[in-house]
Amino acid sequence: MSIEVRDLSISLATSGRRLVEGLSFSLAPGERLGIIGESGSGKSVTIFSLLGLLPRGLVADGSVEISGTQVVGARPADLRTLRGAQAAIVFQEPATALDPLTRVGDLIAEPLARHRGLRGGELDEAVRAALREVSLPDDRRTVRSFPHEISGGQRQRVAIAMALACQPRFLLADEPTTALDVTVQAEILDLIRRLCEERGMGLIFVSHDLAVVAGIVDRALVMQHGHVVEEGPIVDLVNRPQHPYTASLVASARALEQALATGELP
Ligand SMILES: Nc1ncnc2c1ncn2[C@@H]1O[C@H](COP(=O)(O)OP(=O)(O)OP(=O)(O)O)[C@@H](O)[C@H]1O
Repeated sequence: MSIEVRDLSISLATSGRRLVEGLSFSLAPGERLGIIGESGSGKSVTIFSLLGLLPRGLVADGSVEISGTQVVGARPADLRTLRGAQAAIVFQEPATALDPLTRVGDLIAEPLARHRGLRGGELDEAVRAALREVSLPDDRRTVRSFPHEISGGQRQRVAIAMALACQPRFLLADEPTTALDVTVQAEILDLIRRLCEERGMGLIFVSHDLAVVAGIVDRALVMQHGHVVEEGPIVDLVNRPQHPYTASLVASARALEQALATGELP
């Protein structure tokens, strides 16, 4: 029951240009892995490829096994079984993941009905429990709201509730806090951390922000131009970076921290 990635490459179908090359890692149940790198380093396409969600025009090669199922080249029906139940994904901008014309209660009800076969009163109770689990009010007002009627942080909570509805073993989070303001970011990080601990759920957390990743994962991969340049326990990466690119990420995170502490921001 793990995620095993071996020699994964992602290329443009037309030109064959490689966006990600030779990526290998494994993730055991309950482990929390970060993927750090600047914009364009290939973090998002990597996470999409893990669930067979690459946009048209991009192709994956190599091997991605989630709990024993091969994702690369899998049939759409097999991928549907895998998504939600084995691994679920939360995106950067919750608004794009939530259908704007569907009320919050119905958004959360959909995966619960589809995967767990719940109906009627049982389904209503499961929706309320899912809202409570992500610390949203389980009242009629929340259930009947449309996504645009709630805040960005609340939308991300709804997206997390949907992702967790089928009790996945792994949560894949692609910059889930980048679009939120700082206080809300911290709340969503706390929520993800708590849910992983309570459920023993594995996590892959993608971010360009080393400080954010350091607060939530045990281990990280550092990506630059589609390659992993360094990997290891997060404490080692922060305290003893080996690669110059990792060192530059640590230095800029420390500089920002210091500027915030001394109030020396422009
Ligand atoms: N659908 C696509 N078609 C063509 N190129 C793409 C596509 N999606 C991503 N790319 C390219 O692949 C590379 C990696 O992009 P990716 O979005 O994975 O980077 P990232 O590290 O997640 O950056 P960001 O933090 O900005 O999302 C970039 O050069 C990007 O332009």
